[in-house]
Amino acid sequence: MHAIEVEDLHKHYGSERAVDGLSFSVALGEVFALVGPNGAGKTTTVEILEGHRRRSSGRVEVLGFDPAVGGRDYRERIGIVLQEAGVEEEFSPRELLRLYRGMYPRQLSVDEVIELVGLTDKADAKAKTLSGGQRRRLDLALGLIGDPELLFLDEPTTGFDPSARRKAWELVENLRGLGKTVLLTTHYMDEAEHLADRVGVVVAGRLAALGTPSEIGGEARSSSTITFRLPSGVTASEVPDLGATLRAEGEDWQLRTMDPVGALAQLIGWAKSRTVHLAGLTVERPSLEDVYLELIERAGAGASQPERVGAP
Ligand SMILES: Nc1ncnc2c1ncn2[C@@H]1O[C@H](COP(=O)(O)OP(=O)(O)OP(=O)(O)O)[C@@H](O)[C@H]1O
Repeated sequence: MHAIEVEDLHKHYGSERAVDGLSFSVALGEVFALVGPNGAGKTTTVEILEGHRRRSSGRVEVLGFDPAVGGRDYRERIGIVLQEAGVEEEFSPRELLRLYRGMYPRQLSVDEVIELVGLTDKADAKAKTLSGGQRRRLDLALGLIGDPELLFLDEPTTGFDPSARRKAWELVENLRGLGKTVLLTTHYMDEAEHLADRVGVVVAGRLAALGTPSEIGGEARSSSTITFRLPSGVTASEVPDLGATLRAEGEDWQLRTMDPVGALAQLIGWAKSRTVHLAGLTVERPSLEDVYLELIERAGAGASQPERVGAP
């Protein structure tokens, strides 16, 4: 059984098509990331899955429920961490967790959750005195207290410092270890790459790509970029044919190739024979972020077919 199934989902606000025919599924125990530019329709999609917004059309099933009519039975089985959750400012994390815990039939212990999100030092401080990052951890803690089978995390690490982000990542990995299903949205491609089994790239309410982080981008990600600088007095026309066009990039020269070993062997052989010093020589594969930026540019330019790789 899939944890989440979405088929041809649409959500219109008047003439605006916020979600425009989205289809994807998330397996039980999978960590799935939805990424996409501002306004792409991620939050709308997640809120429909949570049961907080009505869809215009399409089929949605989450843990066997239609979220639109799942009611309390459904809500007890999911955990939700919103972008901006309002909490009672005068209460401490420990008090809030005790309060929320009572609403769920299945529960984790308050101390366990406080420890899990790293809020031990602030467990008894009033919520209004917490920093932005500490608040997000409190939001996470409140999403976890009902021991959900499926957790929705909307931009879980926005505003976190680098070490808090790493801790949040560990937390998501722990959740995966416990067999929980996680659907997260993020603007950080390194986060999607690090955490997600699969990533869906949403652009203008449609899927522009779907697959594992290494599958996304396909061929583009198997290519490498070789960068080097030539000493003064040596021109690019003297460099032998490396199987790809050399492009000037500031003072550097670059080429993109599917055969970096062959191209490097040629380049280095030539440089040695001519005793040419190649300053700043690097070989890089495009990151998920590079591929993502290319994808959204292409999708924005009107490409309509999603790049679909891996399992549906
Ligand atoms: N209640 C609403 N009424 C009208 N339009 C809305 C409403 N909620 C969202 N929209 C519009 O729907 C589109 C999708 O918004 P959504 O919040 O789902 O995007 P997002 O991908 O989550 O963006 P972000 O990354 O900025 O959080 C946007 O153009 C937004 O203006």
